[in-house]
Amino acid sequence: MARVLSLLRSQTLVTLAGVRRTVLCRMSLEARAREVFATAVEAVQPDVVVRRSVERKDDSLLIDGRSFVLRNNLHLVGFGKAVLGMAAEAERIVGDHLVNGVISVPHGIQETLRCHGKNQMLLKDKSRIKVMEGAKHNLPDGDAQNAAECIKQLASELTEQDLLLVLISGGGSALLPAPIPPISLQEKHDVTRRLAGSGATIQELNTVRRALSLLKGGGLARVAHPAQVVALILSDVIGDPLDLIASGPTVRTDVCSEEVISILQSYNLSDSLPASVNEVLGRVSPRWENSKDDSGRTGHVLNTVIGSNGIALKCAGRRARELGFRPVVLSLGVCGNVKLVSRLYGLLARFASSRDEPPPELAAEMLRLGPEVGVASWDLYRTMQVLDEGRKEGWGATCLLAGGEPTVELTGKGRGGRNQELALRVGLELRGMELPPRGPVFLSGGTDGQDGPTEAAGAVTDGGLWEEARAQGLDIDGHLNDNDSFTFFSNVSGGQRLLSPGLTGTNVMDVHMLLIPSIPIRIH
Ligand SMILES: Nc1ncnc2c1ncn2[C@@H]1O[C@H](COP(=O)(O)OP(=O)(O)OP(=O)(O)O)[C@@H](O)[C@H]1O
Ligand SMILES: O=C(O)[C@H](O)CO
Repeated sequence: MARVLSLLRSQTLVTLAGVRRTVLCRMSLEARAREVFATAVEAVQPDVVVRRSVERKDDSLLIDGRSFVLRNNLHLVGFGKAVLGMAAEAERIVGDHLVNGVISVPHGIQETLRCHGKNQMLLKDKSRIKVMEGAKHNLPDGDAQNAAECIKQLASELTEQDLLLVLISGGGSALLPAPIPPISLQEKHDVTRRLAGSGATIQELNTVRRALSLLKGGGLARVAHPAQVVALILSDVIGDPLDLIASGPTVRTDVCSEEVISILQSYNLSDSLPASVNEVLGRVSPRWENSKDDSGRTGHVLNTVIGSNGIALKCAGRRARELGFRPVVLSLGVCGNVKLVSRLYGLLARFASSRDEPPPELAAEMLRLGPEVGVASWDLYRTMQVLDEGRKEGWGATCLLAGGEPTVELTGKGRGGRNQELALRVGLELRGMELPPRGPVFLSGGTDGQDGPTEAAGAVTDGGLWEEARAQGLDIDGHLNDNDSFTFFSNVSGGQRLLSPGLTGTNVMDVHMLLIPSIPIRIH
């Protein structure tokens, strides 16, 4: 009897495995790419990361190995795309110990989260936290400036009995604008917009932002002194550098005017700066020099990273495996010009899809390009080795994952974002390769759900993009030259290739994914 049962069970398992394989085969590569992306985003939901890192034990909070006493002394501020959900969870954890709070979050986020049924990311009706929406299209505006003022006010009223919980996530720089007088918001915004448009990295951009702002570069921690400050940070910068995420409002950083001027010079902006900016940069004493407080140096400030791109890719890889792929993480630090990045993905797709040993020039070009876009040679060797083994042993499909934040040099006037422009360029690189289901699919998406100032997060492409656009009378080169990737993808095949999850409520940079179908072994 036991043998019969065990036989039946194994037959059922075989049948289930067969059904699963059939279901997976029917699910297109594109659908699976979208599913893996959704999992990456799900893994870094703000409420999840706060729950994971903040423990309440009676009247204490345990964070990063330290304990903080709660006695109705907790105040909360926050700024960033993921902060609403972080605040909702933090309020659930600390309960009545929360005295008051102010958060600065993206315009329309409450409505979007409500529409998507993400109620766990919304504050309760009688919340003690005031929500201020601003920075439409991720650009600092008057609303965000008002929110920054309220946050500054709250922080400035604290005493040494108080505990200030600071929730920080990507997009925080635009949501906490407090230009140093006499710089106006418009002037500061113009400088940063021109820098971003010239292809400056987030490191360069935020070094300049810190120098022109009252609250960035440790300014907020300084205002909150002598209160204890605990910052929970959801990282959206490669390598998770505390001083750069949201321009580091709780991380004491001395401003070096020479460094700022040299960045502005390298993008030919130093000759056209407003007089107010020159005046602030020309001031002799650095911000911290005459300050009596010692915040940030004496344990008054704890900064801790609670979520990152690495965590998102790890969970994405797990989902990819369930969906029938062998996951390989290429790098967490892809950066640099999207033109070069797209070339690298094109080469990787050719390398991975090649039935025979790929020509050595292919590997040589990848190894030359990799370091230029933040991918270490070692990571490329490791990835090529895995892909090679797959070719020789006839392994199944591969899901190549990477994270980071490339840049676009804006020369046109169109609408787009770095993910859509990258996907468009990779689509061109894949031109001539087999179409799915036998050819590769590429996805690029911003985990915040908003790519540049557009409603899309990114796009999905393959080797058929060029032909498809041509057949529909669309001029790819024209759109590319005008940085008009959003218009392009909105028009091609009725926008089907766009990735549009809506604002996701989180933000850990971008996810790139190359799905490579299995290559049958060649029988000699
Ligand atoms: N028309 C366009 N085409 C391509 N890229 C664009 C376009 N307009 C803006 N961008 C790019 O979009 C980026 C800004 O968008 P986005 O808000 O997604 O990124 P971010 O400022 O890095 O914010 P976060 O880190 O919060 O995602 C800049 O890198 C900018 O160069
Ligand atoms: O807000 C910012 O400065 C960017 O999102 C990087 O954190």
